[in-house]
Amino acid sequence: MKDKGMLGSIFSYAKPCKGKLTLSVICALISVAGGIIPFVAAYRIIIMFFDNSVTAEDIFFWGGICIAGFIVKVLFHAISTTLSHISAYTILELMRKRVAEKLLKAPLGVTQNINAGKVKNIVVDQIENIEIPLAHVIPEGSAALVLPLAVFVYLCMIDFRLALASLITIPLAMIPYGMMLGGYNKTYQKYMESNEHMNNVVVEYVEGIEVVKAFNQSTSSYEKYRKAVESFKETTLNWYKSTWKFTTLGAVILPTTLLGVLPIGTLMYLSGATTLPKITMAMLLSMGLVSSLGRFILFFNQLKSIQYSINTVNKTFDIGELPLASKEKTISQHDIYMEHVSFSYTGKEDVIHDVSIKIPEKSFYALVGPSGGGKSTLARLVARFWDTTEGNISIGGVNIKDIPLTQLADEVSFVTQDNFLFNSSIMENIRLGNPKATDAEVLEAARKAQCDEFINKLEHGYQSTAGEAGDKLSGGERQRIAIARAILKNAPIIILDEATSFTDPENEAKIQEAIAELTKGKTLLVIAHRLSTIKNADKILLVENGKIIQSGTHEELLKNSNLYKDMWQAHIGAKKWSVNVSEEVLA
Ligand SMILES: Nc1ncnc2c1ncn2[C@@H]1O[C@H](COP(=O)(O)OP(=O)(O)OP(=O)(O)O)[C@@H](O)[C@H]1O
Repeated sequence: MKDKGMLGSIFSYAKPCKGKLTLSVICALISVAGGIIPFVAAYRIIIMFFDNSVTAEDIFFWGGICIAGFIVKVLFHAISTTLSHISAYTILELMRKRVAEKLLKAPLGVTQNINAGKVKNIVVDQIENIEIPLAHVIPEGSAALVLPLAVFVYLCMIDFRLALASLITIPLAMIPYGMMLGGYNKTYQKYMESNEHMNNVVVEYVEGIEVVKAFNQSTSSYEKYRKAVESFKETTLNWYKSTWKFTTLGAVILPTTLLGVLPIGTLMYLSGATTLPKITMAMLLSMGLVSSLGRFILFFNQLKSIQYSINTVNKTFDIGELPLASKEKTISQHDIYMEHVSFSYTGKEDVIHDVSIKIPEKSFYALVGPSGGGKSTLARLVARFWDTTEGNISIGGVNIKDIPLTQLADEVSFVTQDNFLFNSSIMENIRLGNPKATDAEVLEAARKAQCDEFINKLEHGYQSTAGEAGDKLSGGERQRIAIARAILKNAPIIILDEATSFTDPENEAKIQEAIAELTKGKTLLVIAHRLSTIKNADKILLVENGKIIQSGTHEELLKNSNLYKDMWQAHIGAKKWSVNVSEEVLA
């Protein structure tokens, strides 16, 4: 996605708040007008003092005008900032919702590859960072631009020559400011990238602290952390060093309006071309003029940070969407048919080559083969984690691209070894399988998935949060919770990415029982790592280098495939070894 300009990026999200933002700017301008009224009143009083015609009534009258102007200024400023804050939070909400929508519509495979630390940094921190500038820049920035203009016009009305004299130092001050802004975009980009890198390294360090400690890597990973922090300091400091001379010079020159007003005003007064009240007012107003100009330069910086954040959000989540069907399809049976399927992750090299398989409804098929052969990829294509590069996949004769994602999710349960548990109660974690399920149905699913016993041992039973229970649950127990979820979901097609690690005999037996319950009467596709679990499959597909090189029952493959025979022998050997070790430990 192409980067948008400063205002374009802001307005791309500001559309729903257009009315409120416009009103906020109008109120800010009324507030500016209110802020000028005390100056007008002061001018009147000064004139009367110089004329020696001032009375108590005049003082009260113009004093009242001063107070009225002040009230208008404060009141409209409050309305303006309230409206701008409402708009800012609405825009933030919109940006966060768009990210969530994007993640939902993107291919699941792509979202799984997105760095969680980076997403958190953008969705929470970067978007939050733009609240303050967004809430203040639009109303106050426009006021900071209009106020000097209004002051200048009023000064012209008093005496245009003095008004022009008050501008003398402004072009001089703009020279250093202009030099400061040279290369601003690049430097700002570098600063934000360095900031982002530091954020990512901090998140990575905290998330990976277990591994860092376990592998005694603290020094080397601290090195990365230290470098990121130091690099951020260097970038910030270098930026400061390259600009401080210009900002200081600009800030020194800008307020020196008196250098123009005072000598020119004095000469004009001596030659009778102006009056003392006018010079006094010109001196007062010219100082007000530069202070708001200075504020406008500050706002420029904040506008840039908004632009950067919005463009980062847009770019990070420019991850492509799956073309989505919206109309539900009638799926009357659940054969899975892969027709000449090829797939590439990168768009260059295919990892799946022209695979055609038919998995009849309610049959049990297994994918086995060497690591990296393409088993998981094939299974995930059925759940539409990605779209195939070539060929089609259909369920019950309907191309999965024509099935809305929500309907496809109801048709296919994908159970992996690392199903995520949310930090809510175990009951709610299982209920995710079917949000409408009653407590009794959840308990029934948990019982079928062999979870009941260990859940009841937790301090708060089914009400224990996954966070509390997380440390107490073994990998096998977590997988059984995932199976309970899938039992509750009751999808007609089950894809099971079988666990490799939970091999203690007791756990394995329980997982097998849970799987047997889950898969009763379903179309089942298992990615098998332990061949004993798929011995009874209707058909075993041997996958190597992205192709199905052989297929058959366990017995057929033992007879016809050397690769399968070797894998089986290795598996039996490993199993014996594991049993022997267990027996030794028990003895
Ligand atoms: N997200 C991804 N992006 C890019 N390449 C990937 C991705 N996932 C897998 N691959 C590559 O695709 C090929 C097939 O991987 P896949 O995970 O499907 O194999 P597998 O047979 O399931 O392996 P394993 O038994 O080790 O899980 C491998 O070369 C792998 O490196």
